[in-house]
Amino acid sequence: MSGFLPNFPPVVVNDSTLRDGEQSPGVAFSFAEKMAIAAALEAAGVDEIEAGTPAMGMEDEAAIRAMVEQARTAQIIPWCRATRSDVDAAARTGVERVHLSVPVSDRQIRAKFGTGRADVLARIEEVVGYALDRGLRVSIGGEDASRADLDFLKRVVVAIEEAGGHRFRYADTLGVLDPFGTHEIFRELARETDIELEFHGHDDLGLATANTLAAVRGGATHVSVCVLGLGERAGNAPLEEVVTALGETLGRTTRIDFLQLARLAETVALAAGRPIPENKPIVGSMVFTHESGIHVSGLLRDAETYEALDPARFGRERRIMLGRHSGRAAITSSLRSIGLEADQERLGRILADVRARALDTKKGVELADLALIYCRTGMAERAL
Ligand SMILES: CC(=O)SCCNC(=O)CCNC(=O)[C@H](O)C(C)(C)COP(=O)(O)OP(=O)(O)OC[C@H]1O[C@@H](n2cnc3c(N)ncnc32)[C@H](O)[C@@H]1OP(=O)(O)O
Ligand SMILES: O=C(O)CCC(=O)C(=O)O
Repeated sequence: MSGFLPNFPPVVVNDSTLRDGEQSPGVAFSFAEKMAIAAALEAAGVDEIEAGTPAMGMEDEAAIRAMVEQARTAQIIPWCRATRSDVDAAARTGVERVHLSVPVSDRQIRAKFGTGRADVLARIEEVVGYALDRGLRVSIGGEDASRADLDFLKRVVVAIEEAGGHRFRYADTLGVLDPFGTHEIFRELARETDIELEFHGHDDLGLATANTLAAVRGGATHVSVCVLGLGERAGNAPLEEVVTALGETLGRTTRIDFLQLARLAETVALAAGRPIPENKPIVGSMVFTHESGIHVSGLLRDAETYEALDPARFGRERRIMLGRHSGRAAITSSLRSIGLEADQERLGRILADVRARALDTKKGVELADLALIYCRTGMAERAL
């Protein structure tokens, strides 16, 4: 599915950290945290901030209103059910745009509304009209679209367009799609309509990022993401992965400032009470750190031997960690970084000690420890 798509406009990033992200079990943002996250999202160049659910009450309305006042470049968009009362709550916040969600799979339509497909089409016409009359631009989300009948979805996008809505968000609510299917679905939907198409992917099968890329390759113009992949259950497609992979695999741009991603991730992790996993792509503390001897030996000659992403692009630095998989090149380079040299025979003993220490502590060996090991091997040499 990969292949560059040159000369396309930037993909529009809609971040849902403050809505689906906060729906992660146990996550709750205070007013101040919401404002800090919104500011960090805007500083990172996020185009659209899905700011919350006004129907949750006055506090949520107040936070969304404050974000509308704070925002300079990002669009603040509240998430609503397809009801007049939710549209009214959204309108009270002073937003210019609103996102209205309707279930589109037969299972969800039946369970939530006790009705069928015709009712969904009628609701779209009615509620889009109601929101337009209040001066709002309207996007429609198809909840559980990935378990809906594709022919019915085509009727949904036509109904949105005819009602005056400007976007359809396809939600893989349960995270059941694969990239091949996603690509085909978006090609079909894009043939059907001229309105904007957005993809909202969940990560239950670990495919949310891949599916988001496939949707863009198939014709999606907008991506719905959450910082660090926060979101219901296994979460959503992570913003930092999606925006980086869009460029790396499809040659597509966004307006995201990569240098801001680390700060954004830290702000969200702190507020969510969920530490950033060390190996989290792009923002994890260890993702630009190398230990294995063969890798380090290659990297020291040419960084691109084992580095697909230049850490400097993200304001990060490459790090060589000494450990159980180190080789002589890594030891030599680390010794030199602290002004020390060793001949081959001594290097062999230092390497053995480094490996033993890593196994003992189950950690990388720091330069201070390397200096001690160096001294010890020197004393052993003199004693011989
Ligand atoms: C896949 C997703 O992420 S969907 C978004 C999920 N987000 C949330 O749930 C936000 C947090 N939720 C809340 O605070 C509350 O659920 C509220 C304020 C939205 C509603 O609370 P309550 O009025 O107590 O309703 P409750 O939560 O029990 O049930 C949800 C109601 O919304 C209805 N509903 C669900 N989706 C939709 C929709 N897209 N359009 C219209 N109605 C809907 C349900 O059928 C149910 O209706 P009922 O009360 O007539 O049975
Ligand atoms: O309809 C939408 O906006 C999507 C809602 C959602 O979060 C989901 O279905 O996973």
